[in-house]
Amino acid sequence: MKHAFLDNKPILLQPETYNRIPFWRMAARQDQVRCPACASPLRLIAGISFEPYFAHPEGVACPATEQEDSLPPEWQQAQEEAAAAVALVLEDKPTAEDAEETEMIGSFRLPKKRSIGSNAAVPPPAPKPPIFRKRLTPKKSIQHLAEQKRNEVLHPGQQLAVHTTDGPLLILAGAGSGKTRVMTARTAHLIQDLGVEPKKIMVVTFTTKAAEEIRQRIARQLLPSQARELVAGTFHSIFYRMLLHHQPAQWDQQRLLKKEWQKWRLLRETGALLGHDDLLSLKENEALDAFGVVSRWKNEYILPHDAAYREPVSDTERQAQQLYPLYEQAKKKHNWFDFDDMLIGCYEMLRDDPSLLGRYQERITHVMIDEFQDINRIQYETVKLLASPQNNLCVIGDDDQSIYGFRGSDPQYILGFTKDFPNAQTITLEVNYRSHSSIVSLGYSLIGHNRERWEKECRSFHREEGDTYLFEAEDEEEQASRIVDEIMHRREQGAVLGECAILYRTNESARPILERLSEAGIPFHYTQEEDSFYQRQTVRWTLAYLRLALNPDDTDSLKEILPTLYISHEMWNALRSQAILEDLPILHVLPQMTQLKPYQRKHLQAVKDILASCRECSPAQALELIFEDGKLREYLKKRAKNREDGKDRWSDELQQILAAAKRHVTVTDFLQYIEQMAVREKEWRTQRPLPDEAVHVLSIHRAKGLEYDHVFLPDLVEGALPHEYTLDELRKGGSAALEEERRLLYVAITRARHSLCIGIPRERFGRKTRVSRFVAEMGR
Ligand SMILES: Nc1ncnc2c1ncn2[C@@H]1O[C@H](COP(=O)(O)OP(=O)(O)OP(=O)(O)O)[C@@H](O)[C@H]1O
Repeated sequence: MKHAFLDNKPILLQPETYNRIPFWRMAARQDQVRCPACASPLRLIAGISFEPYFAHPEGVACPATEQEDSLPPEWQQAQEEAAAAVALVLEDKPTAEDAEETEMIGSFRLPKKRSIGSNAAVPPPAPKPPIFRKRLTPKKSIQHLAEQKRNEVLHPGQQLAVHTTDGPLLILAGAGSGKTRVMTARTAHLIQDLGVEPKKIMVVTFTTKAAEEIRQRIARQLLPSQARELVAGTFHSIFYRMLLHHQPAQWDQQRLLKKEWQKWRLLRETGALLGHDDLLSLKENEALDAFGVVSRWKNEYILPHDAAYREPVSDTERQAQQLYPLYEQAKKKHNWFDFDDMLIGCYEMLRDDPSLLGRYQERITHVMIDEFQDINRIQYETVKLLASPQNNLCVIGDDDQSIYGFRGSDPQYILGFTKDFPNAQTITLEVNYRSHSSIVSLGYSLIGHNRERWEKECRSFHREEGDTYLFEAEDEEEQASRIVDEIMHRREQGAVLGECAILYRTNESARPILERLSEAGIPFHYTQEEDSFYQRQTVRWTLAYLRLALNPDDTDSLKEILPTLYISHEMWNALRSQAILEDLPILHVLPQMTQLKPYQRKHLQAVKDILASCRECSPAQALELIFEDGKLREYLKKRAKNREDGKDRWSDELQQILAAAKRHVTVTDFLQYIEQMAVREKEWRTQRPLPDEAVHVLSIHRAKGLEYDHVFLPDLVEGALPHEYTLDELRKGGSAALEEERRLLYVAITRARHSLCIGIPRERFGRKTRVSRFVAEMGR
């Protein structure tokens, strides 16, 4: 239904009022939106592809619901009243006086119509209302395949790739063109038709999962024993098996440094940094960034003495130059190794032992490498050793999907393969079998803007257009609600949850989405890549302030915020004793402490008063008071300057928590909500077995090689995609990172089979956004 009552006034859903949806949604959550016929609370369902509507909660039978087409007279009247009210409100622009109006909250004066407040009913003076939804039409349309073939038949290009088995072969394949299918069919052809023993075939895949998939397909087509004998896996797994076989003592898994922080700890604990004052004063984050550079160099086979002669392009590189030799020595001395050492170790083992290399070259007669665009130098050099002299080396890749530049991979290897192997044959696979045609067109319209690429003639196997939507939301919270409503709507229409994926560029985008999925009771798969949002220090402090506002006796919360009040542990003990003696809440004893300096006393008195006023505020207003008047923002700013990573994360975190708070009316509600979320988050992190039928929430990097019927891409705004650091590089004149971001979006788009929804929040982290430049590049 399109109409409802809010505070006994009729409201109507029609395009002119769509910009009220966030507010009406919030009112609906608080049961303020009611059915004009039966007066029961209504939910607001506002997704992407369909017109929004109000619905009765499950189990509520209202006879009027089914009669929308032939409205009873009282409904007719309600509808007319609603339309009139809408027209009135639309003309009713806020006056300058209204904008100035303020209200007293405790002893604090706040603007009455501050957008953070509960008074959000006043239409924001936004210059242009958000686009509720529009179809995104690709800039360039690609051709369909003239004649549709049956699903199981290999396309002529694919057939050729399967049957070309001698000598070097480059298969340049666009997204969704059947690379996995070709690799499986080619392996089966080698074994079944050409009689090659499975153990002589090496298939390198990008993930263990992909290797397993190929093994399973081979097991289905041939025999399970043959599948087991295949040398299949990722570079790391294959090379590590070789190292363990020949040098077991050196490569004991117990000695593997898995995480970057372990590397830093090794250096500090072994005293390797002694005498290097510069490095000793490094902050942990700086050290971890420097290790990132070291890892990239190792993947490019740049050893410490070579690295020392490089002209550093940044402070991080300079720190990496200093750190690298010390790290290598410490590792060697204490018998540790890292993932990059596995690659270098295997390469050097083969290079330095011609007889061992000869045995491998005899044993492995055919090498196949998937995702060749993401290969790095050390992997490539090792593969060249193994494949020679026969060079039955088949590499498959798509230069447009190279997204691991930060790990040392370089699309130049795929672009330069035919130079390294002048007798190589090249086959291009240009038909996309995965996605409906408009999705393929959007992808190609976008990627065509990259300069460093192999031009391809792409076509689509499917004639169907597919659904491609762009939608604008007020902020990231509203964006998440729209996506989740859309998923629920599609499930009602028969979509399978496991075929829906939400792909994000950075972890920050996941939080509101996971919360909305949890609230809606929709199962999901999420691989946690970072610590929980609500466990981060900034967020914990903020929540502790709110808890303390509700309960001045909450000593745990007070203890938590002590550093932000510049109170030492000794002072804390004195405080506690005084509070016990005077039988007062500790918070009230705070400003009376004799040890305090006058300015400290003044500040603590202010904090105490602010917290008292917070009880009367909405959570968003309370947070504003704590951040500004309570000086939490000032403290965090100073702290970041003095000791933290220097990145602006704390500020984004404050904005995120503010965005989450806006959805609640009272501080109590908000804190209860967060408690619930913390419990649910624990459940979703530990849930085993994972539900079969669940929405996938994952980063674009992780989605590589996967496919889903319905793909949602939130946060297509400048700073998110393309990422902020890319824009920094662009400002300095480099465009390589921007090209990689474009490839990343291309990968994301081409995961979708039938539908693609792109979200643009008008505000993110409390700041106005700009639509990603990529949107205009791909469509209109
Ligand atoms: N000849 C074909 N006929 C019909 N469908 C095909 C054909 N070849 C591949 N497909 C289907 O197209 C989809 C994409 O195939 P596949 O995953 O092998 O592509 P890919 O090239 O590895 O994709 P990407 O690089 O984008 O991850 C799969 O669903 C696959 O079953």
